[in-house]
Amino acid sequence: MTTLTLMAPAKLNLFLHINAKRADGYHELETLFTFLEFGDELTFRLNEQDCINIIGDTADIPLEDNLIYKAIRALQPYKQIQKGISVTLTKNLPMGGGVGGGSSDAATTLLAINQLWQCNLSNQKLAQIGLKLGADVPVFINGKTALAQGVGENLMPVTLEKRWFCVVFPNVHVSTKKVFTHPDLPRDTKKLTTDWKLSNTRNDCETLVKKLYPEVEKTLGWLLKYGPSRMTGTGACCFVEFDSAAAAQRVLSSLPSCWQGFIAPSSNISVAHMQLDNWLKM
Ligand SMILES: C[C@@](CO)(OP(=O)(O)O)[C@H](O)COP(=O)(O)OP(=O)(O)OC[C@H]1O[C@@H](n2ccc(N)nc2=O)[C@H](O)[C@@H]1O
Ligand SMILES: Nc1ncnc2c1ncn2[C@@H]1O[C@H](COP(=O)(O)OP(=O)(O)O)[C@@H](O)[C@H]1O
Repeated sequence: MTTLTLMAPAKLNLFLHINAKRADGYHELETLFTFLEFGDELTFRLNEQDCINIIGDTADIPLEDNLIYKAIRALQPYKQIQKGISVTLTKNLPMGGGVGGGSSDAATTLLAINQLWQCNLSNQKLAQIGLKLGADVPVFINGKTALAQGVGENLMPVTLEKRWFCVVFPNVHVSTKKVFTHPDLPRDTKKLTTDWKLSNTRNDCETLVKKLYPEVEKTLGWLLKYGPSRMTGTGACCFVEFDSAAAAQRVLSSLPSCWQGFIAPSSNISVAHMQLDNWLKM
């Protein structure tokens, strides 16, 4: 088989605690990742020219900077066949929005190319390769709702009830680096004990990001009318959760036109993994 289409799903950080700053500048985190059944779509085709190209919604990201390209290049040493890869990208996730679109694109690419180039690498090895592309790549390779520790590489699977989320993108791009290097970021939240509850948690980046980006504060304030709202990752996307699609849709329907949003159910297993399993059975 020479063609494979997979989703690169969004993630949400249902909470994000910052425990410490490491000597290398990175931060020790505790965060609960879940996946949404909504994301970018990538189609991978083997080509005879043995070249790499990406078409579609690549915005203005130079080819060499695209995480999809970096992921393909990272698997070149392991390829077992002399064929190139053509990728078509449909981008549905806001870039730099805290829903992990870039990392998810990279992870989906590693999973797909591993099959198409017959690299035969384990997911553990793909996660190791992926971590060099971004801190969130391993959780997408692992593909299970998880409590993450470290910089996101220590993953403990967690099963959560299916919920519907309304995710709003306030149309501001938050720089992850700017947040993590800011002197006002709290960095000393105590590590969780085993009996953690969602209600005892928060996003440690939220207060700072609200101050730096007032549009995020406005979005969270607006969402609060509908339920407890929170920011994902280092922002800028914010979310509110419901039991039903109809309740999430009601929020989306009244969204001010200056913001974009989407609704989606959560999923304990990444859609990319379910699609890959089906493809392998074909
Ligand atoms: C904190 C999270 C939570 O999901 O935020 P979002 O990016 O999703 O918003 C991620 O782990 C982010 O992952 P990612 O966006 O891949 O970050 P990277 O490219 O690896 O790092 C960007 C920069 O953020 C800082 N950084 C990132 C992760 C971390 N645990 N500690 C850090 O200090 C570093 O300064 C680094 O140079
Ligand atoms: N295929 C890609 N999709 C999205 N962003 C990409 C991609 N390749 C490189 N990037 C870069 O990675 C940065 C972070 O992307 P993203 O994962 O969407 O952010 P976040 O982790 O905040 O959700 C973007 O600002 C963009 O410059």
